[in-house]
Amino acid sequence: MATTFIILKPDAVERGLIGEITTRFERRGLRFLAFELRQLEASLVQQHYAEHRGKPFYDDLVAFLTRGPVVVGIIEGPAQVVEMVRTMMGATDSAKAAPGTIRGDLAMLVDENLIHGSDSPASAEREIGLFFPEFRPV
Ligand SMILES: Nc1ncnc2c1ncn2[C@@H]1O[C@H](COP(=O)(O)OP(=O)(O)OP(=O)(O)O)[C@@H](O)[C@H]1O
Repeated sequence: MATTFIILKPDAVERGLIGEITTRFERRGLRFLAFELRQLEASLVQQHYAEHRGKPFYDDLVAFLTRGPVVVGIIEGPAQVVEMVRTMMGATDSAKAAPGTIRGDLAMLVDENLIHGSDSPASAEREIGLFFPEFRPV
């Protein structure tokens, strides 16, 4: 078994899509090991998105992620769980995301794209450590 990390971004919470999105993962057979509604500090979001510092959308991205509560979660699944969750999310630019994916069915913008999911096992480990420093696999 392996784990990955997700954020349901403020647009998902504002639009009442927490249930819709989490149900998709649970129906697929994936399991939440952690799940928490949280107001993020800008400093934590900046650390999380450090790779994008300096890009034109960076400040807007940090403002967006802190404009209201998000859900942070840890998902457990088979060895490929990181890739499974990314596939279920769809393309970053929701307008290009395939139907059947979360973004392809529920969003249409690149910035308000509902969900973050770790892009590799190494990112998942880093992000779980950042958002859930106390977490130990059960
Ligand atoms: N060109 C852009 N304009 C506005 N926002 C963007 C743009 N590119 C990326 N973003 C925002 O930055 C986030 C991180 O970009 P990244 O390339 O890591 O995409 P991602 O891995 O699909 O998304 P995330 O990291 O949120 O899971 C995107 O989810 C999106 O919200």
